[in-house]
Amino acid sequence: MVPKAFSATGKALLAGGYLVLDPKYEAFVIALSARMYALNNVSDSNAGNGICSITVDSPQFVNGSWTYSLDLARLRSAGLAYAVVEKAGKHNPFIQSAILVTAAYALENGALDEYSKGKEIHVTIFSDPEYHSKSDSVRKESTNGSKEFLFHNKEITQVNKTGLGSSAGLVTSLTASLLSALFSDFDIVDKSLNWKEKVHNLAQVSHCKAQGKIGSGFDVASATFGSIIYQRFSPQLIHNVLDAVSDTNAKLVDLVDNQDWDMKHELCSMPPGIRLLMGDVIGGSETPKLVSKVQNWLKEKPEYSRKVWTELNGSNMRLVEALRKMHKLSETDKARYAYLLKELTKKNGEDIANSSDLPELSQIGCAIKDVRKYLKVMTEETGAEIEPLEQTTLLDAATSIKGILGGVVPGAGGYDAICLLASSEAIPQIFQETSSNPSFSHVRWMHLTEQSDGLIEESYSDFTGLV
Ligand SMILES: Nc1ncnc2c1ncn2[C@@H]1O[C@H](COP(=O)(O)OP(=O)(O)O)[C@@H](O)[C@H]1O
Ligand SMILES: C[C@@](O)(CCOP(=O)(O)OP(=O)(O)O)CC(=O)O
Repeated sequence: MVPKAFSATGKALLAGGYLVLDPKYEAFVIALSARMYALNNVSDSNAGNGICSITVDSPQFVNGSWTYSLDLARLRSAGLAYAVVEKAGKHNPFIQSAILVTAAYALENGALDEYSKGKEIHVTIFSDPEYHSKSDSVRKESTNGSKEFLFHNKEITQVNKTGLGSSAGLVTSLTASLLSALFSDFDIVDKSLNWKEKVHNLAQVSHCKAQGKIGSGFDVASATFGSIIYQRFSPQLIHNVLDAVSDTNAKLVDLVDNQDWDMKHELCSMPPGIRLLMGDVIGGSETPKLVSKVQNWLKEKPEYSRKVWTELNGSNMRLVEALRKMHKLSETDKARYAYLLKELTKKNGEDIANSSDLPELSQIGCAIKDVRKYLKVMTEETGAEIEPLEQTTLLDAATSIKGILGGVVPGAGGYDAICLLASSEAIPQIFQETSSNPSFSHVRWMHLTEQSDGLIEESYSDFTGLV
């Protein structure tokens, strides 16, 4: 087998936090250039007959190696309820469930037979620097200089995360890497073979199994499909995914291959010349607590909360529509588009929202203002710190800088990040201005660009010197 490398993207949920948990609403998720890589290799093994051995190495972290020996007879009889054990008793729930779910799928499809007769799959994981805090780490680059990673002197669970969705990227790239080692026809470019959908479906089941619950799945969808308008799968399917976690292998295959997931993942990207600027804010808050506060509010005030959500959803959709219109204009009227981009570098978000002579831009600015207005209502109503005062002050300060259209708290909100829409041309001037502005002293701009594709195949030779 020729070794292969796959990568999946990190994410920022620009619009649709919380609402996306309900299949009624759509969300806009941007795939980011922080990628998680999974390189595969197959070697001879001394494992006994009927045992399939899979090792995953994550060399950027101390103790980053996990080996699982799968007893195929037990996996066949118990399905996903089979408890696969790591050789040294080490835990990595995301790696473990991606291996179990993918192996169960392969076993049912007859793709594991060869591996029970003395072959071992080896996967090496790498993650781009922006996923984790940089403290106490050493940089190393590949021989050709095209890849550069941070090597930490701590275990993966001890390194601070930046909130880009490392587990979704890991599960998605690892699933692709394992499938590619197991199925000779694995191909994510030839759409007719549906492999990307299969990776997505398996990764959703694995992620859900590892977390012990099901989120909206927007992170796995974006890690696979890229920057998208996402609408989660139907409530019935949510139950099927939950069942699959402890079901037979045949049901897993049926769920992955035959059922209609009835979800939306429509490609949607930023208009050219407008960039998403992510700021990592020193601090942090836990998403699960915020989610449960919002759920309590939905129960306590069903009618009022629906009204707020209808308004918030309307604002989210106006933002998506305004960005789409700009995209279209960039193709149909290049002169007007260039003029708008020039104006954006000269004006701040507050002025733009009030500029009747720049309706294309002011629609974006006004939609962002409205999104924030309703997120603020949710913050006050639920007591969850979705857009807390500190973030309001920061976002207002950002909106008064030339070149910035506006910004929001991404995903579930909280204190940990801000997401701005800015003119690409104005970025150097924005960096300069914010570096001397005390309002931004605790903001670290992340070096990220938007990605249209999520899961892609990488060139294996780009990792020479690192594997
Ligand atoms: N590079 C990696 N190597 C090994 N495991 C990883 C890596 N990145 C993430 N993980 C797994 O994912 C977990 C983090 O997942 P989670 O807490 O959901 O954070 P996130 O919000 O970044 O997805 C880690 O504890 C580890 O189990
Ligand atoms: C509340 C949510 O709708 C969005 C959370 O988005 P974040 O990007 O904040 O999430 P984490 O990566 O889990 O920290 C929950 C969901 O959609 O699952």
